[in-house]
Amino acid sequence: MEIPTQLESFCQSLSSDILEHVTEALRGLSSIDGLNRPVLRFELFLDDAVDDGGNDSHGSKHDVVPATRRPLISKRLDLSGARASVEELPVPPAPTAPLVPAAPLPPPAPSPSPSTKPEHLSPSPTLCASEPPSPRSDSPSESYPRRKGIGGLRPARPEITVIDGVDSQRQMQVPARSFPKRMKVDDDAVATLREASLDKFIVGIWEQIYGGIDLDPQSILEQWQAAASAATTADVPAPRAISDHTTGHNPSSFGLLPAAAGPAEVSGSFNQSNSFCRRVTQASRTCRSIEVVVQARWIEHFEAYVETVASSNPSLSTKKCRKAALLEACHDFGWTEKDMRNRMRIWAGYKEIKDAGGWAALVFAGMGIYRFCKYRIGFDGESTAQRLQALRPRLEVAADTLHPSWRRLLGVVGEPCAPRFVGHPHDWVVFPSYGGGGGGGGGGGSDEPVPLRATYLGRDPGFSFEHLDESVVDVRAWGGDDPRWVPPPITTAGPGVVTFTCRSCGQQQSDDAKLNGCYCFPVLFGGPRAATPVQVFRTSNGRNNGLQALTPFDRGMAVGEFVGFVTNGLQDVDVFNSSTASHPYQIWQGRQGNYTRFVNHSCRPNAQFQSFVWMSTERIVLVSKGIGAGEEITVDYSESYWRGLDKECLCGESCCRYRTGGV
Ligand SMILES: C[S@@+](CC[C@H](N)C(=O)[O-])C[C@H]1O[C@@H](n2cnc3c(N)ncnc32)[C@H](O)[C@@H]1O
Repeated sequence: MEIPTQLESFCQSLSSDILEHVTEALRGLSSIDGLNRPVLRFELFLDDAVDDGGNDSHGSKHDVVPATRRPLISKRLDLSGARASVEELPVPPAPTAPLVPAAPLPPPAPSPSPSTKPEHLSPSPTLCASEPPSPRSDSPSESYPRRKGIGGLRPARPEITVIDGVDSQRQMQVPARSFPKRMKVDDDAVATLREASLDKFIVGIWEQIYGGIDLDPQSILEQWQAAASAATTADVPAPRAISDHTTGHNPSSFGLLPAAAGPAEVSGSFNQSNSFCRRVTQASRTCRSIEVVVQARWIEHFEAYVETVASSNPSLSTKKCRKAALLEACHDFGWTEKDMRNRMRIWAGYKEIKDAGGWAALVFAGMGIYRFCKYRIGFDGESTAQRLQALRPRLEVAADTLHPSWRRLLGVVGEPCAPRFVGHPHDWVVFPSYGGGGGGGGGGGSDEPVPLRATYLGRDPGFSFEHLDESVVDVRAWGGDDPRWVPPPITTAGPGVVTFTCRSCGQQQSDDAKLNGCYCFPVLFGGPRAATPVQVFRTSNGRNNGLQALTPFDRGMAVGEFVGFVTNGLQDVDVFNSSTASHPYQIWQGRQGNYTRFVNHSCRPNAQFQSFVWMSTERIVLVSKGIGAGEEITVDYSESYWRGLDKECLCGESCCRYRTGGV
């Protein structure tokens, strides 16, 4: 049973690929123009070279296909115009057993709420059922009308059957296009020092927050101690103020001693040195955070002191009062006036950033903040302040939920330590300012984030959403099996040895980073995962929520995996249809899932869903087609989703295909 199943699956993907390439090659051929309805016919036969007298595929005997012979695959691709479609030609029934014996479908999940209202009839733009709605009782029929692909040539996947008799399909699926390719790196390109700019600065903050930096104060204090002892050894002045607060950890237990001599020791000392180097690197980043916090606060003390000097010396001009305070500071710091002024200019920048973007902007600004405040390229007062102000609550949501104890660092300057936002990062819906550019913040305004649940309650009082990292398989539908399982390719590794070879790059896949050689989607598979820099935001035009990129996602890069409840038989709710060679299945995100659940449709999308097999399990990956920082992430839900749906597309694109009144 397995071999024909694999063969069929192979034929499907082969035909999709061939059709796509041939179609590309035929584009613009004048001979097509002469045809009323040009089609490309593609058939695949399994043949016996002996029976036909040894003629190869160019031989005359192959020119006439016996009527009785059944093609393994038969497809016809409509080439007329930009609108193209693929139709499955009916394959004549085989005289013997079919190539793919009908796989017994798992029983559909029983409906806990039989009265579930078809959602397309309600005004709600969201998923409303509190439980998976009732499965379809009718089975797919062969006679259903063929689906038309729009906006590109998309060989249909026969496993994803369009079911007739319902008004709306609401089914998303993987388009049969290839992965968006990553941009080629120009090896000869000369690296140039790019200007610091506000956009870059803001992206830098998001990267720090989402980059897995460890801001656990306990370990920070230890790391500070480590950094202090390392810095002292290197004859660099050690940080003073905070080292007084250390836990009393023995500094001699840290250190980067010379590499050990014997192989046994090398391994141990390498691990030790990894740990030490990581801690010091972390510490210097963290120390940097504490440093900028203290320096921003110092500027406030300075300004307050100037005022005190002025009030106690009313005859002195403000300039003179400032000079007096400055000279006093020079004395205490041991710096020249010039040095002091230079530093104060930079520290004043830190304060401006803190005043507008909040402490989170400062703490997570990373190393770029110094250059940004020193050269002030793109740091133009009013508008910078407005953009940072608009970002402030969004930065706090991310910082509080991803680093719940980061505010304890603010204890150094006497600020409150309790987080403002608790829970999962996507438990909060943020409000971008719609007037502005990249980085997620426009000019002015800083609407407070609202709990995710609150944005659905009006339409669905029972709304709840569980955030998942991995999909959950519906045991009622699939028993103990995972329908996404695909048999691993046969390898020569030896009996009993299972290796997983990537179907895209041909490299070995493993969850063990040492063994893994597949880097198709390194942010998702084969290594440690970091939080993805995206936020759920409130759209401005009636689409409820959407997903916004906080940093750029290069073309070909994974944005995330479409994670949800792996089930079957759902109807009238937004659902993702996919299929392995043996099982069609659905992924439903109505009550469980990840951030990909908030991706809206656009007729000019900047991302697309792709099927990818990781260690013998099919995954649906949201792949970037090139997404800029601050852009909404969108996909094309496809024709099958919109067909018959009582909703208008609000993507706002000039090429919008699902809006009756025009854009
Ligand atoms: C997978 S959800 C996307 C997130 C959704 N906006 C929300 O707030 O939960 C799909 C739903 O979003 C809405 N939607 C997505 N794209 C849309 C578009 N281009 N026009 C109108 N509604 C859209 C529809 O209500 C659809 O049922």
